[in-house]
Amino acid sequence: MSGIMSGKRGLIMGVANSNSIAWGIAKTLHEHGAELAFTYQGDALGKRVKPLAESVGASLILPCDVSDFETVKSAFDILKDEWGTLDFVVHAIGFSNKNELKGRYVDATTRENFIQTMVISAYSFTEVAQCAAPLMTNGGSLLTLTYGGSTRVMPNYNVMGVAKAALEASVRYLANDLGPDGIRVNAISAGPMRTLAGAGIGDARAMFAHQQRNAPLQRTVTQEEVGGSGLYLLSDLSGGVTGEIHFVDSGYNITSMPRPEQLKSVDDK
Ligand SMILES: NC(=O)c1ccc[n+]([C@@H]2O[C@H](COP(=O)([O-])OP(=O)(O)OC[C@H]3O[C@@H](n4cnc5c(N)ncnc54)[C@H](O)[C@@H]3O)[C@@H](O)[C@H]2O)c1
Repeated sequence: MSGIMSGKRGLIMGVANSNSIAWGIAKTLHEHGAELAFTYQGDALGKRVKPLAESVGASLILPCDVSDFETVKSAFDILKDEWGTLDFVVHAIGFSNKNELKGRYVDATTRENFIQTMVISAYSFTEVAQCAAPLMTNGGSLLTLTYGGSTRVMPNYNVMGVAKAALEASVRYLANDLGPDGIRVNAISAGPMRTLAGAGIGDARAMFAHQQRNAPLQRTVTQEEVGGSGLYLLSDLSGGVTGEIHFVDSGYNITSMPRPEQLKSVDDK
């Protein structure tokens, strides 16, 4: 393809299987010449991640559970020893107890899961930035994944919406702190996609169908489309862009009410 990522090395965090958003971005980066390393969460997922990573020529495939900072640190220590420098990181990591991703936020949310969700889904990006920035001696690009439930209420998204709001605020603070070092920090806000994490949200099918009926493009987005936007934000094409929340959601975020034909079908009932 373009070779626009030739000579660039980056870490992909958050592949669970071939449906993962991180995998869509990784494939696109590989096609455009990037050299990739991967992390995986635990041995069970490692068995799925290793063959995928090897298929795009990766040799550094490292365990990392962001709920334990030592494992984050040791993954970056290995990258430092093996590569010395780093050009980009994709952070596509989120977790919450799925029992709390249904029903009313006010009832469902426990202190324990609120903290765990925040640490894994929001704070981990800050720790990743702390570890990655010293390796980005020629500048770099950090990318995370968020969802529109951060700023607008989505039924059942609950504490994940609160964590995504914190993640998006982190993007802005990190962008401002790391900008003087030539390190850019952005997020892709993806529309609903059929992944392991996506399936954990209550009524995920209804969210999917609502997007298909009411987004301007009248469909959900593909892994390739998120991959293309990832390529843009991680490459020099977006050299002047930082602190941005970039929607890849078929335009759903600009709408304020369902299409009239959808309302009509409700009226008819
Ligand atoms: N699927 C969607 O509809 C959608 C939409 C917008 C944003 N996102 C976000 O995209 C990101 C990737 O999710 P996905 O949809 O590709 O699902 P996925 O299940 O394929 O990926 C989620 C990843 O998070 C990792 N993870 C969870 N806890 C971890 C921990 N403690 N340490 C290390 N890794 C951990 C999992 O191993 C997995 O690889 C998430 O941040 C998610 O919130 C998803």
